[in-house]
Amino acid sequence: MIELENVSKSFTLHNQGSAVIPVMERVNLAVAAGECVGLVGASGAGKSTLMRVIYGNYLAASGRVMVGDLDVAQAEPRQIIALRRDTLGYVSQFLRVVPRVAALDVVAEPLLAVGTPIEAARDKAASLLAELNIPERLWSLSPTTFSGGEQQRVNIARGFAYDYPALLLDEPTASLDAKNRATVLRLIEGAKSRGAAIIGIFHDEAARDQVCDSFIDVSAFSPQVAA
Ligand SMILES: Nc1ncnc2c1ncn2[C@@H]1O[C@H](COP(=O)(O)OP(=O)(O)OP(=O)(O)O)[C@@H](O)[C@H]1O
Repeated sequence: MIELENVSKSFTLHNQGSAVIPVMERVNLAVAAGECVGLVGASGAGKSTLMRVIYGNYLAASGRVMVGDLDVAQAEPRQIIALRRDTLGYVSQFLRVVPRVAALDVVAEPLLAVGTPIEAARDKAASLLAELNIPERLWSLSPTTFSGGEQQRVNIARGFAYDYPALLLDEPTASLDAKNRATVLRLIEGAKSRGAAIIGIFHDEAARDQVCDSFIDVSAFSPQVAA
């Protein structure tokens, strides 16, 4: 479902004399439906960068970044938008909060985007918010004023509202209490068993061992090692 072939990424620092900083070279990885692969490696190794390359936020310098039958490295913006709507979900560490949109609608939005009727979308959103222990009195409020942990749980609910065939999870259990952490791990297991291909970054080793089927050490692709 997700397949990277010889992917390289470097950053060009335009404000520093166009210095080119290579981050990773010749990344190869494959994630099948129903499988969860954990990205590991030292801080700064490029785990988040690799995720952003797959999501199409950063452009790969070379190589193929296949998600389903789309090569993200070659795709046009409209294809990336369709991919993010229909195929590839991304739970980042922080919720990008839109002022004045109620938490319930923030969570329901990915379902509405694929044509789910509004009542069904809101029902699913409500059940996820309840499962993640967001008090019902908050559902009609914008998450702008929510605590960090509440915002993270709204973000997770949003990421799991629609059954994406592929999911990127960046630290989905960071700063959650034991009960919510268990819920998130259950959601991940559920997504795997319905066939989602998942790539995750987990600093929480116990969580990582529970849900990941294999690991990729991103440090192995750093240019110094590969050279
Ligand atoms: N937008 C950017 N411009 C320039 N350099 C960047 C950019 N984003 C990341 N980098 C560099 O790429 C390298 C990899 O960063 P990245 O955030 O992917 O590491 P990470 O493995 O996710 O680290 P951590 O575990 O600390 O979150 C770092 O050296 C970082 O400074």
